[in-house]
Amino acid sequence: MSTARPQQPDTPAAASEQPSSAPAALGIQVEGVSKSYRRGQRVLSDVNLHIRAGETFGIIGPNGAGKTTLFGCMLGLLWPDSGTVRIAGLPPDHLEVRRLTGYLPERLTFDQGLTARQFLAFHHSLAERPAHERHQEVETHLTLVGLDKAMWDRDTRKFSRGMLQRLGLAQALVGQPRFLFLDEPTLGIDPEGVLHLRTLLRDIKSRGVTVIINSHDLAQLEKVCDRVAFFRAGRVEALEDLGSPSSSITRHVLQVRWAGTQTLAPEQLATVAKEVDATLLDTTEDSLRFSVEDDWGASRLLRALLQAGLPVASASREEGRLERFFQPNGGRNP
Ligand SMILES: Nc1ncnc2c1ncn2[C@@H]1O[C@H](COP(=O)(O)OP(=O)(O)OP(=O)(O)O)[C@@H](O)[C@H]1O
Repeated sequence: MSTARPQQPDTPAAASEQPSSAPAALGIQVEGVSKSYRRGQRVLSDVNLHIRAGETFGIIGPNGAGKTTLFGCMLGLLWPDSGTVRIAGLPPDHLEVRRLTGYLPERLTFDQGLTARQFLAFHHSLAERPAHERHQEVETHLTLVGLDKAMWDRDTRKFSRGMLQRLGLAQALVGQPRFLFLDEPTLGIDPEGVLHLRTLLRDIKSRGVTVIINSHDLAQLEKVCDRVAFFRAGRVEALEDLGSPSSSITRHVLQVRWAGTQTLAPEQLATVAKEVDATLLDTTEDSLRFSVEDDWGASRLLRALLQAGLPVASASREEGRLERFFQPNGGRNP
C-alpha cells in the first residue's frame, strides 16, 4: 500500500472508546465506500460488502481494480471519501479493532537488522501479548509458518523472499487475531510453502478466524475461500459463494474427447446436453467442452452422450473455475 491514511480529526477517537470486547461475530461491514486519490479519478465506487465472521473471503480482480485500496480502507490505513467500514461493529482504526486484526502486507520491510526471533518478539510486544509467554509464543509461530529453525537467529536482511513471507505471516498471526488480512500471501513462496499455507489457513479457519485474502493466485483462492468478490474498476462486479451449487462460476467445466474421427453435429450435442442440464461451451477438432453442475451432472452427461452414439474416450474436469471471471463474459451463462 503506497498511500498513508491522512489525519482525520473527526474520525472516532480510537483511544477514547474502550469496550471490553468487540463482537467479532459481526464480521466486517463495508457500506457505500468510495475513494479517489485525485479529483475525478474514482478508485472505489460505492463498494458494499459483508464479510461474515469466520469465513475465508477472497478479493480478486485485474491490476488497478482497487483491491489494495479497499484493503487499506478496511484496515483503517486509508480513509474513504464516503461510506463506512465496521469491523466487529467498530471503526477500523479503533484500538480494539487493531488488537483483533493481523495484517500481512504485500511488501514487507525488514531493514532493521533484527533476527527472525527478535522481529517476532517485537511484534508480540506490540500486540500486547503477555511478556511471560513471549519466548514460547514466538517459537510456536515460527514453527507454525514453517520457517526453518536454523534461520530463527539469523539476520532477516539475508532472508529469501519466501522466508520473509513466512516471517511476515508469523508477524500477522502472533497477536492471535480474530480478523486476518493477507495481501498476496503466496508471493515468492515455493510450492511446498504454498501447500503449508493452505493447511495453515484451514487450521486458522477452524479456530473461527475471519480471513480476507487479496490475491492474483486464483488456484489458491479457489481452494481456500468460502466466497470471493470479483472487483473491476472499483466496483464489486460479482460475489460468488464457492460452496453453492447454484453459483454459475462454481459449475464445472468438463472436457470430453472421443475415439475415432466421427462426432455428432454441434446442434445435436447441444440438445443432448440440454436434456441433462448441461451446456455445450465449445467444440474443437478433438474435444468438446461442457458446463455441468457437479460430478453427478458430469456422469449424467457422459451417459447421455454415449446413448446418443458419441464414442467417448475420456473426460476430465478443468481446474481454474475462478479464471472464468476474467473471460470476456465474466464466466456467466457459459
Ligand atoms: N497512492 C496513490 N496515489 C494515486 N493513485 C493511486 C495510489 N495508489 C493506488 N492508486 C491508483 O488507484 C488505482 C487502484 O490501485 P490499487 O493498488 O488499489 O489496485 P489493485 O487492484 O490492488 O491493483 P494490483 O492488482 O495491481 O495490486 C490504480 O489506478 C492506481 O494507480
